Amino acid sequence: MTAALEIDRVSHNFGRVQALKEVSLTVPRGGFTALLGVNGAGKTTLFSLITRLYDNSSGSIRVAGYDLRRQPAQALARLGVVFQSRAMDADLTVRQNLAYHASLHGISRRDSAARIEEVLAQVGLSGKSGDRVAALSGGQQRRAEIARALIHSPDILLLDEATVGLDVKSRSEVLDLTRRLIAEKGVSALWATHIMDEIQPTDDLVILHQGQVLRQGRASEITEGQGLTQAFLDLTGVAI
Ligand SMILES: Nc1ncnc2c1ncn2[C@@H]1O[C@H](COP(=O)(O)OP(=O)(O)OP(=O)(O)O)[C@@H](O)[C@H]1O
Repeated sequence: MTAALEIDRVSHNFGRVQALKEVSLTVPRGGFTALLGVNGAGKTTLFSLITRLYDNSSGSIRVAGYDLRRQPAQALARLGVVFQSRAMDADLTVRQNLAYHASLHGISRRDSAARIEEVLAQVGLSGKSGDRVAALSGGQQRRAEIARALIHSPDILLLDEATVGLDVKSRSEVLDLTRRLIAEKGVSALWATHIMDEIQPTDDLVILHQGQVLRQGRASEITEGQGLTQAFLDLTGVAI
């Protein structure tokens, strides 16, 4: 079976700044892969390439087996994205936002009402569809964003620092929700973060530093029993 996401030797420059250097990583089907890196490591640049905000001129990116450069429509249709910044219109209701995104994905009006209820139930927001996004708490807004990302039944979710700005309880709710979606719905996730507490020993872990993948593997194998903070310091020379 093809992986949910395969990135092979992808580089990206901003003028003289080499933001990504021959990055390769794989997100297996039905897996949670944590992409750990400090600010400036290249996480957002990588997500911008996967979502085609930027063109990748070197290396290749495959989503659910579809080559992003040669089969962009098929590849992007398999991808759900939760951006670091808010992607919903705060003045519209949750339902209006989701209906808009459903129509962007070609879901008919007839099907979209039922699909909206379904994804809202999956993220624990049943009964909130008529609320304005601005009236939701920060954690509820993030869960509504996950519902938005799920609307077209993607194979893989990309989440870029999805818990930034949330309190501890809301953070763990968003993380638990993502893990539950993987277990129950078979979706995969690439979870970009700089917060070590969000990573479990059984997770697949990619350490990105200064635009390079230093390690990918099971978190417990990378840490070798010494704790993630120490392992990260040993690999990067940086304390987080
Ligand atoms: N539009 C841009 N123009 C120039 N340099 C950029 C641009 N975007 C990012 N960079 C640089 O590329 C490198 C990677 O940045 P990137 O935003 O991808 O890192 P990040 O891991 O997502 O960090 P953060 O969590 O702070 O967003 C950094 O050196 C950054 O300064």
